[in-house]
Amino acid sequence: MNAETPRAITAAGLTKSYGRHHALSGVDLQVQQGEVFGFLGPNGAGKTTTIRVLLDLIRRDGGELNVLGHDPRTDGVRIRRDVGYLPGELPISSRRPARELLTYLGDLRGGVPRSRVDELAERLSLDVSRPIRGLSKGNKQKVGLVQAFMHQPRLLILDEPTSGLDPLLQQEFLTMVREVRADGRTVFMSSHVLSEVQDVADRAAIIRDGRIVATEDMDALRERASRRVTLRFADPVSRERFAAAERVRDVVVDGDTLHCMVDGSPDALVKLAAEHTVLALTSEEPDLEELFFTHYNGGDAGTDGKAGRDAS
Ligand SMILES: Nc1ncnc2c1ncn2[C@@H]1O[C@H](COP(=O)(O)OP(=O)(O)OP(=O)(O)O)[C@@H](O)[C@H]1O
Repeated sequence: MNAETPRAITAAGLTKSYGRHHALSGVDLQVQQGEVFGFLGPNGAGKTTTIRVLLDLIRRDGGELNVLGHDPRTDGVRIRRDVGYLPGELPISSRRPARELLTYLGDLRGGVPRSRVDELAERLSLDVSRPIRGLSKGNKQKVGLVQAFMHQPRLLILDEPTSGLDPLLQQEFLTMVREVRADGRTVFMSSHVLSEVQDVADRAAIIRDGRIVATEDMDALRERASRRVTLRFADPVSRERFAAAERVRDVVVDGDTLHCMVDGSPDALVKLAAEHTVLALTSEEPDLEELFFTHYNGGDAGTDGKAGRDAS
């Protein structure tokens, strides 16, 4: 993602107060077109407020904002036409079937083929003939997702999209997100936890107390992350030689099997291992959460130099 890539969202110094309470105290965000951007933070950090400001569903007090080339304050209607928005909670409780709501919303957006609604509903295992009022939280979430995706918007803004979805459907949802990105469209999605977005996001930001405290490129994070590696050799190997290899630590040799941790690139380990006959290799996927949240707790600077700001 380079500086030339057009931006889907640019926010600088966004502020918003509810009475005396400062919900946003200067939010800065740059989301490139065609990327999946994770927006992370604990309860009350300001995620929903930011999202609602992006869509001018609530009006910002200050700061500069551009969404898809327009200022939401003056061109909110136009922006909302090009956006698929999943609210934290679907504010609809009707006795009418979900299909009617979806058809209605589709018509407002210029018409969405029934087949498109059916395809999304089937992928998410949603029965659109059931009344919205009786739906469980998870099924309401599915209705919210179908209406956000169905008109193939240029930008998807999703507030806690995976909440209430079981693990299989979470995977299906992530596949839908990847399809949007493959199409060159943009996804901005909030979550409480990195693990929900780490496999799909290109970048992620953390908001805390109404400020962005870190923005990270997920590939760069993956490159720095530690992972557990196990190698099985045809013959016993020297623990000392492996322990001396760059980025390799916690080496344990048990006969012909070696276990270790690798911090970042496994290049030195692989080159050393290649001096032997390798029978098997396993490498666990790193959990990025801990690494990511070192910023949260006042660790070193992130890729945009803002990490750690306001951290305690
Ligand atoms: N309508 C409101 N009136 C007063 N205070 C509000 C209102 N909406 C949000 N707040 C407060 O503003 C802060 C930010 O809330 P917001 O809902 O944006 O956080 P969030 O990160 O989305 O949290 P959650 O994950 O719990 O939804 C919180 O302290 C919250 O209590």
